[in-house]
Amino acid sequence: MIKVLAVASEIYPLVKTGGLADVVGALPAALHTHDVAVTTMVPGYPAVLNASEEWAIVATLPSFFGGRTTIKRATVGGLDLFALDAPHLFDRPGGPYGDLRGQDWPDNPQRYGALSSAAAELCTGLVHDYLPDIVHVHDWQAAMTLAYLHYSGLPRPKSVITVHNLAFQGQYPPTILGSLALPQRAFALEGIEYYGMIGFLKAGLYFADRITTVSPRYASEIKTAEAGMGLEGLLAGRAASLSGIVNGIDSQEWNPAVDPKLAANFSTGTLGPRARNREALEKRFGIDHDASPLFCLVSRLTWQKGIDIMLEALPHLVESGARLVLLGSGDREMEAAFRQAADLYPGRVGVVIGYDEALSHLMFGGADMTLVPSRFEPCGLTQLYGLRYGCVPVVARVGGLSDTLVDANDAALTLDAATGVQFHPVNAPMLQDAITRAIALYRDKPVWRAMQKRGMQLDLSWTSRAGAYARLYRELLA
Ligand SMILES: Nc1ncnc2c1ncn2[C@@H]1O[C@H](COP(=O)(O)OP(=O)(O)O[C@H]2O[C@H](CO)[C@@H](O)[C@H](O)[C@H]2O)[C@@H](O)[C@H]1O
Repeated sequence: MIKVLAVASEIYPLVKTGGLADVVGALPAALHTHDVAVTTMVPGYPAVLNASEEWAIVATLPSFFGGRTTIKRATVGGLDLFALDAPHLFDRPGGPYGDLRGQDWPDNPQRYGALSSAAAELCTGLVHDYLPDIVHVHDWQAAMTLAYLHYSGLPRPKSVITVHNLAFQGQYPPTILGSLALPQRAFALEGIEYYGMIGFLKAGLYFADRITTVSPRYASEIKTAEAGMGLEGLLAGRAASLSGIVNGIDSQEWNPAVDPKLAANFSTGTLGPRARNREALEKRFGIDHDASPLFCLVSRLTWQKGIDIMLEALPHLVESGARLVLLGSGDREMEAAFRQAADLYPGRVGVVIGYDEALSHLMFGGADMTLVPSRFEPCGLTQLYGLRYGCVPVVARVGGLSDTLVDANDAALTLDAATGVQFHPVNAPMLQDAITRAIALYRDKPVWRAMQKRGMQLDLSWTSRAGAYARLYRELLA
């Protein structure tokens, strides 16, 4: 068994704000089948510590980033976890990154510096009997682990960093260096310095033995100025160590044949019961009950996700006779705009502002199409959930959305290969065009059914995709 220490700021089902949690939560079980044992280090948020009564203290750090801290270990729902119990940093109401109003915690660099520093200590023998072969850090919140390891000067495990989203980089002014317990010399180009700031993600990308991101297309996009968000130079320089591994989905959590979150279960052989999920959606969102195509959108409401483009294309969707149900939260203005749209198009547009895991399942299980008009998308999971649930994806042709779907163009339709509708460039006219194409396909029932079934039959499970991570680990250890 290869021993991996994963480090992350979210893990499903304990703490989730987005796709990062899904991946971090699903990988350990999938990797187990490839002889890889993962222990995941996460912050001791209340939701984490309250999830078990079996926490065992494995290390005590009397004065750590301003307070008494312990590292605890437990198995929670099959996940082997280390929790960084630092009440002064993590015992707060609100979300993982901010307060109840959505304001980022001002001490986030210290909070995730602490997570990273503690993870580095676990990699260098802090806990008796525990030494990982590989440390695998996710996103900026865990990235600094690799800098702490480097400057410790101690023997260290091989390292992998996975970028789930280059837009979040963790950049802070150099004045906080002292509070991070890193040496002054770390503030250098060959270190954690990034355009005069301290860059958490940059540090991880600089020190990692291997860099992965969550699709091959995104791995190539981020080496260019257009998608590299300022890191393209560093990433292009490290191209030989950079690769893309497409995300899988948790195929137990997302199985329409047995999913308890659906009103009715179904499978490729029996798509009929989807109609009952559709009815449940119509009731829940207070929209018309009719036979017109029903689009859904489940997303963080942000610029990345092209939510403003969706708003622009909404009149076209409604005028085409279709309906939309949207579940999301995020940007306050976007939330308000969608609430207004629901008022403007009663019966045709239904909106739930908030975060609701169960409702998201029902949406993929009942709607006809799932929309993903992202400006950039490292992988994207909602199109995968759509595929699995017979909810045909209509997506921007970027990043992982490009890698995981076959557009229903003439050639793909002739070859029985189409699984969705893609559009590019990412703007409202092209989205409108894609909506029109999707509706036309929907009206051709045999073609539509075939597309639904083709998507449902794809192997999207982590079990097969985790093999790529297992190979990467083995290469590093060879
Ligand atoms: N209001 C709501 N209610 C319920 N569920 C909601 C919700 N809003 C979002 N979700 C869920 O949150 C997850 C979002 O995952 P995505 O991969 O689509 O995007 P995200 O940008 O968060 O992830 C980043 O990391 C992941 C993982 O690598 C990449 O796939 C992605 O491209 C990258 O941007 C999905 O499981 C979705 O169903």
